[in-house]
Amino acid sequence: MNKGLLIVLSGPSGVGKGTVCAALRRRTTDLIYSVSATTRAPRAGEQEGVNYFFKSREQFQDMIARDALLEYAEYVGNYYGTPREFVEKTLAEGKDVILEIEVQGALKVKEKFPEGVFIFLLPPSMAELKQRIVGRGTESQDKIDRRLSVAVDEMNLLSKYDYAVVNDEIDRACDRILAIITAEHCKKERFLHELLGELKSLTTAQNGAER
Ligand SMILES: Nc1nc2c(ncn2[C@@H]2O[C@H](COP(=O)(O)OP(=O)(O)O)[C@@H](O)[C@H]2O)c(=O)[nH]1
Ligand SMILES: Nc1ncnc2c1ncn2[C@@H]1O[C@H](COP(=O)(O)OP(=O)(O)O)[C@@H](O)[C@H]1O
Repeated sequence: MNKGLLIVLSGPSGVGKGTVCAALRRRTTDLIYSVSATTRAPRAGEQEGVNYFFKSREQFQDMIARDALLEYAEYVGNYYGTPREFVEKTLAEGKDVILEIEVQGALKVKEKFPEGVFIFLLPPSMAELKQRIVGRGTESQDKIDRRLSVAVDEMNLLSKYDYAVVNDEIDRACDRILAIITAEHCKKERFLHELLGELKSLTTAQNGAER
């Protein structure tokens, strides 16, 4: 069975990764969302195992020690990481997996899975990015400032990604991401087809030489 595609959706805090991911999950059941572990406190309405697996720092460090995380990063004072087993098992079942993670973690995933599809979500403008972080109302002024200053560094990593998608409107951003995934599937299938064709001509040439 062919392995599924690993899709990594990344970009600065407040750009709309969580919102776009939730909309993608409503639009298709073909994309399996990887639930991350974090030491951050749950926000109102967030559920254990749905939004995150909420961990203490000790529990998180134990996951690191057991190599239970595909990648992890410290972001604005908290740990965030991707549980390894779920991702590997789901990809092996031929299903596509989407990770919604910040940029340091995404670059670590790229080292391990260079064949992954790396998508950077961009805001329509930096003023709109600030507006979204402030408007979400989940952070104190100090955290908003830290997230915005991290966002500037994060934007500089755009060139390391395969694709950039502007999140102007949620539905349009989803359309763009789904189009990328469809195109990547076509590429992968065509590539396999070419490999099989090459193998066939090699075996024919070899058989001819042995005769
Ligand atoms: N490296 C890494 N980053 C993650 C993971 N899960 C979530 N993040 C990122 O951590 C950052 C902070 O997440 P969160 O506190 O939920 O805030 P929000 O996504 O900005 O609403 C965001 O950029 C997330 O995409 C993960 O497993 N690994
Ligand atoms: N396309 C969009 N247009 C307007 N507001 C958006 C859009 N996408 C997300 N938002 C809003 O921006 C804020 C940050 O989105 P969120 O998904 O939490 O970002 P991230 O996960 O990247 O930190 C939320 O209040 C969300 O409702």
